[in-house]
Amino acid sequence: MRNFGLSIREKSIVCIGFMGVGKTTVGKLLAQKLYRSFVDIDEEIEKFYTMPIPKIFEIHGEQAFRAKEKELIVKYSQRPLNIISVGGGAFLQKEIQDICMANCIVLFLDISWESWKERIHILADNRPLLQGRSLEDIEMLFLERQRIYSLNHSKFQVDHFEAEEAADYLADALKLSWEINAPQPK
Ligand SMILES: Nc1ncnc2c1ncn2[C@@H]1O[C@H](COP(=O)(O)OP(=O)(O)OP(=O)(O)O)[C@@H](O)[C@H]1O
Ligand SMILES: O=C(O)C1=C[C@@H](O)[C@@H](O)[C@H](O)C1
Ligand SMILES: [Mg+2]
Repeated sequence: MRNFGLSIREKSIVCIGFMGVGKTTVGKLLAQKLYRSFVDIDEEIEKFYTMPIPKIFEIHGEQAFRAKEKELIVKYSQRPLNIISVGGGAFLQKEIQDICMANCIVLFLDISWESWKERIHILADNRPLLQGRSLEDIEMLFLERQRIYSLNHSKFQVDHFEAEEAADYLADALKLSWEINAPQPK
């Protein structure tokens, strides 16, 4: 599907950022506030394989997971008016970066390591890349990943916001930018 000619307010918004930053939680709320459909790529992959992500990694391997992740993002990123939360590792693939940057508004949800550490106990069970790693290793991964997320159209620091507050702020900021960029009547 080609989407040449989509205006900025029609483009889908892609939420990127480290696992656990809140892409799913905030993305879902943002979709409600903007009356858009919400797509969570991790959830779509789980539906396809009919099993949770750690099992997919265990049975099919990370490569198969990444291939399905790319296929789904290529499909959804070309559709208008969605809020799409992608997995924390999606931007490791250049093709995904390119297609999202070209077709969507890429929104980087950022968090400091200090704040992220507070969430680790609620994350580890369903994130295979956190399992069996020391806190130092995870911090290294966190810092490495900052580089891939630096490719974005807009960044929001979530540290001091509850999910609902973050979604409110983002919805207002997006609406304002759409108004500013709207074509003026002649
Ligand atoms: N702003 C926030 N403040 C506090 N807790 C939050 C916030 N946003 C999300 N959370 C909590 O952090 C956990 C992880 O959030 P979520 O699943 O949305 O992250 P994610 O970025 O989608 O992770 P992944 O990349 O692994 O899919 C959830 O338990 C969620 O309730
Ligand atoms: O950061 C990552 O590489 C991942 C993040 C999650 O969203 C899932 O996509 C999966 O656990 C891999
Ligand atoms: Mg998620």
